[in-house]
Amino acid sequence: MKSIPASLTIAGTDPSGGAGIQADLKTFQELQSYGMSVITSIVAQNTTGVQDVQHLSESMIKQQLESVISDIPFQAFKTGMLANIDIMNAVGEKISGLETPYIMDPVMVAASGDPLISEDAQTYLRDQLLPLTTVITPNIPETEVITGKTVETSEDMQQAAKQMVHEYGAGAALVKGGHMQGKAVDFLYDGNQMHTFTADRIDTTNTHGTGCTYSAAITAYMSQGYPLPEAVQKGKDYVTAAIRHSFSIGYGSGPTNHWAQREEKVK
Ligand SMILES: Nc1ncnc2c1ncn2[C@@H]1O[C@H](COP(=O)(O)OP(=O)(O)OP(=O)(O)O)[C@@H](O)[C@H]1O
Ligand SMILES: Cc1ncc(COP(=O)(O)O)c(N)n1
Repeated sequence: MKSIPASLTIAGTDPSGGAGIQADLKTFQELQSYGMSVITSIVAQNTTGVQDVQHLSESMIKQQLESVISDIPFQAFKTGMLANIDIMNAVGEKISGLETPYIMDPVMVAASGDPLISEDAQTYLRDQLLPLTTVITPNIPETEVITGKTVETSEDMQQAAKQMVHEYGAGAALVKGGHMQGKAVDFLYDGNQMHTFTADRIDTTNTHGTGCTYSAAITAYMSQGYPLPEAVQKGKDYVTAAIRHSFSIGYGSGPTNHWAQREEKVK
């Protein structure tokens, strides 16, 4: 019988299709990893911002996880928006025994600037969930919240990545430079080595969902057995192509193009 690597995302929704669960599933599909999703929050949002949010109950989140885990094996999983301590606790309870790679996108604020998680949950995420991760993928503002330090330079980014591994127990930390100036440079610290991933900065405001798309691509590649640094390099190539071929959809910060690699044939 034919088998296929599978990926699971545990995250919030984006009905406008550029971020959250929708971006994750598009990415899994495009990268040929069978995609599954557990919804934590339903978010009324679009390219201009967040209009409303409704969180699912802990029991419903746990039941969704149980439905997937009891039936279909997956080789990697990611979390995105985990809005509060109760949701984090429910998810943590179900994933803590899993041995598959765990990619955490510590979603805190939408690209529009709207907050997506409560303040007390930020500390809980760092203390309770970070130690479970294979890799955490914060952007600059998220890195500052987690480490409690200002991040202004490449050196700050690398120090923060080390701090997340050595002080807070993350398996590895990928600090993303989308919010810096100049080239789009990300640093991955895996506990031994610092890896650098660099791409030219693309002049566009179509960055809605770049963080979701990048972490989903890393998840899909890890589900196929790529070691972390290779999965990150391939994920970086995927998200860069997706930004380069992005669309002007909506009145705000547009989404990326999840099938861009077909146009660039970078696969
Ligand atoms: N304009 C750009 N040109 C090229 N690469 C970019 C650009 N903006 C972001 N990136 C890259 O996209 C990836 C996502 O990084 P970013 O820091 O934007 O994440 P994020 O903040 O979580 O996403 P978002 O901006 O959607 O919230 C990183 O690899 C980053 O370097
Ligand atoms: C449900 C959900 N999860 C995550 C993000 C962050 O996405 P981005 O920061 O890339 O806009 C988002 N807007 N919505």
